[in-house]
Amino acid sequence: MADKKLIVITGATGSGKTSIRDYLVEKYHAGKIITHTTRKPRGKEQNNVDYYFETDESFAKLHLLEHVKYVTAQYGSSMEGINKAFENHDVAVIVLDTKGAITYARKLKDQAEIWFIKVDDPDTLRQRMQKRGDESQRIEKRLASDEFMRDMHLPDELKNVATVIDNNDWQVAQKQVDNLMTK
Ligand SMILES: Nc1ncnc2c1ncn2[C@@H]1O[C@H](COP(=O)(O)OP(=O)(O)OP(=O)(O)O)[C@@H](O)[C@H]1O
Ligand SMILES: Nc1nc2c(ncn2[C@@H]2O[C@H](COP(=O)(O)O)[C@@H](O)[C@H]2O)c(=O)[nH]1
Repeated sequence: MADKKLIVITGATGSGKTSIRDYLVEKYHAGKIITHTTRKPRGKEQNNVDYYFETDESFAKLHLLEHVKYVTAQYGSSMEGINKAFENHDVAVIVLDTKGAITYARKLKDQAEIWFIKVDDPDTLRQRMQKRGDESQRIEKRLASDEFMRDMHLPDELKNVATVIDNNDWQVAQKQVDNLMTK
């Protein structure tokens, strides 16, 4: 992995982590790291494309680099997933909650470049999740969760490590991403 770059995208639910990940994949041909979850697919999400969708039983058998409980479901990522993305790419990208990002910063040190996606207003996030088609009960449960409160702010452990990307406005965020990718 020495000559490779791993970008870890973190931040609150609805902040645009997946959108920025997809932009990196489309424009910069980054390798997408697929993670595992026990939650049900949302909208048009597909198994093996958006996530590896697991049962509690299959999740328990995985060999994971890190795993978390986020509100009602489990999520986890593996070294195999990272290596698979690096097979054909020099840059790979993973989307994690802030707890996972802290684990990556600790375990992978300078090998992981952490980007924290910032959106200031919870109501903006609510509207984005509504537009995405999330069920309203699920949105409210997420917005009331400890995980949501935690992920709204850059954690102390990442303060000297992460690059903050302002995604209150897509054009502004896109420009910052372009600058980071061409520096
Ligand atoms: N700057 C933006 N302005 C308006 N809408 C945006 C912006 N960025 C992303 N979106 C939209 O907001 C919704 C949530 O974005 P996205 O799914 O990328 O967030 P996320 O951080 O990955 O969320 P989650 O953690 O819940 O999976 C999507 O419908 C996306 O198209
Ligand atoms: N620590 C980890 N966090 C992960 C992983 N895969 C996704 N996530 C994060 O979970 C929440 C909820 O995701 P959603 O798709 O249900 O909206 C979000 O913050 C993701 O970034 C993982 O493997 N490890």
